[in-house]
Amino acid sequence: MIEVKETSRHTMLDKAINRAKERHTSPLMSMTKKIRPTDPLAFFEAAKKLSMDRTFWSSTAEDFCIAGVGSAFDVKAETDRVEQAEISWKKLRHDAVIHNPYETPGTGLLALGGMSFDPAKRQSLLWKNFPQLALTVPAFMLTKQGNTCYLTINIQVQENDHPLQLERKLQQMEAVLMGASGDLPKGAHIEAQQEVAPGEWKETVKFAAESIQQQHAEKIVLARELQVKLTDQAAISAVLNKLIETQPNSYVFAFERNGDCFVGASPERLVKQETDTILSTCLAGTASRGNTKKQDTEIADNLLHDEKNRREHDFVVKMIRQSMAHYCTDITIPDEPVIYPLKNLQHLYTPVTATLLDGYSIFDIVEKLHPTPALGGVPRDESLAFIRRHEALDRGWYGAPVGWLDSNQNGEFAVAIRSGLIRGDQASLFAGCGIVKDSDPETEYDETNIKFKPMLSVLGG
Ligand SMILES: C=C(O[C@H]1C=CC=C(C(=O)O)[C@@H]1O)C(=O)O
Ligand SMILES: [Mg+2]
Repeated sequence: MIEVKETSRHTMLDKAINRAKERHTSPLMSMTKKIRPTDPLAFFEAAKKLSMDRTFWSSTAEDFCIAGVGSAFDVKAETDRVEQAEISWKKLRHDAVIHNPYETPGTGLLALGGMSFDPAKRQSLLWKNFPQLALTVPAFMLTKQGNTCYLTINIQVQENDHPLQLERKLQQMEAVLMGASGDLPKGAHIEAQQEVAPGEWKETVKFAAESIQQQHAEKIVLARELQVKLTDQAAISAVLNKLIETQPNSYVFAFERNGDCFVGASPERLVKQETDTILSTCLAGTASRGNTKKQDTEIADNLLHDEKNRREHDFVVKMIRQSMAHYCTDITIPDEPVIYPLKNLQHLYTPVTATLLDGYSIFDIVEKLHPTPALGGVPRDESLAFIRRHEALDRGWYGAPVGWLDSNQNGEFAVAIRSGLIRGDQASLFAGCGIVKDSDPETEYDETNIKFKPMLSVLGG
């Protein structure tokens, strides 16, 4: 990896082509510049003109957003996926010719993507475009931090490439993306919706609670699917815009692959890395919001003291504490959870801070933490075996880590909940619940109904 101060794109392309010749590889050329304030969603929408898949990540609370267009490189892995992805990412970084004079996390060489919840579960056709793990290095990437915008252009070069030709191609595409008007298309709305086997799901919840009573496990998270038919093709930029507006305490994300798009607004951070500073979150235990301030506070107070929800939550805290100890020191976790309010519901929340030990990476943490008992259960193996056997749906990327990492040891992954897979004018939405020994199927069913709301409402339900 080399860093260059002031330089032109032509020089950088030349360097990359020379490196391709020297090392007999196809390195990435990655170049970042500051640009005028640009609306990431207009940029995202403009990519339609180039017929390229898109990626999107925003952490609204931190006024931070990444919009990616196309793919200069896909880090993909099927078996030993996290380990393989790290090897492939390190090689990519080692060979890359990078020009990024900024320190800002989320600029420069960066990959965004996700992985499936359970690589051992047989993949259904629904998720055919989503590999076990895929991290995309966008061809064009807009990073917005507050009011400052950066454009990163990545291109993979071959030894017989011609810098002038590449330069012209990049210029044309850049002009299309940057010349976008701010208008987003009007979204379609929901024409019909259908819950997938709700009766059977409640039976499975009952069975899970009984298994827990018989001490086969302590907690099992069960999810279900809601299928939606839209009046027209969904406009992903409009969906993202509405998620950002309505879910301010969440990570809003979209990963488009071959036209299918996994979209959501998750409140659950799995891990955030800024060099050696690590943040994680325990989020489990749920209640509705009140209609008045007084009612809302009462519900929050009950949630904080509710034994069943505290149990759901404490499993997560315990597991995250233990897992982090493998790769971190200075692990700080408050003794008691607080309330994390969202538009449609409230959760029990415990933040975690730690320092990453030398020699470890965000890949190690993601690998160790996933799935936390907020999405899998306790013990991990028993709960996963139960889910594999008895849960009717293919979770695909739902419930798994989604996020980004850059080449300067920064990154962030969330747990992909409150989400759905959109395929043209159809969508599959997913929501789950932590089942413990005293879970009641009807109450858990109601909880999943509230968890569908963020996605349903932006789809016009
Ligand atoms: C599995 C989901 O939520 C998890 C995260 C927070 C609270 C949860 C709960 O209270 O059951 C779940 O563990 C989902 O939203 O699909
Ligand atoms: Mg719950």
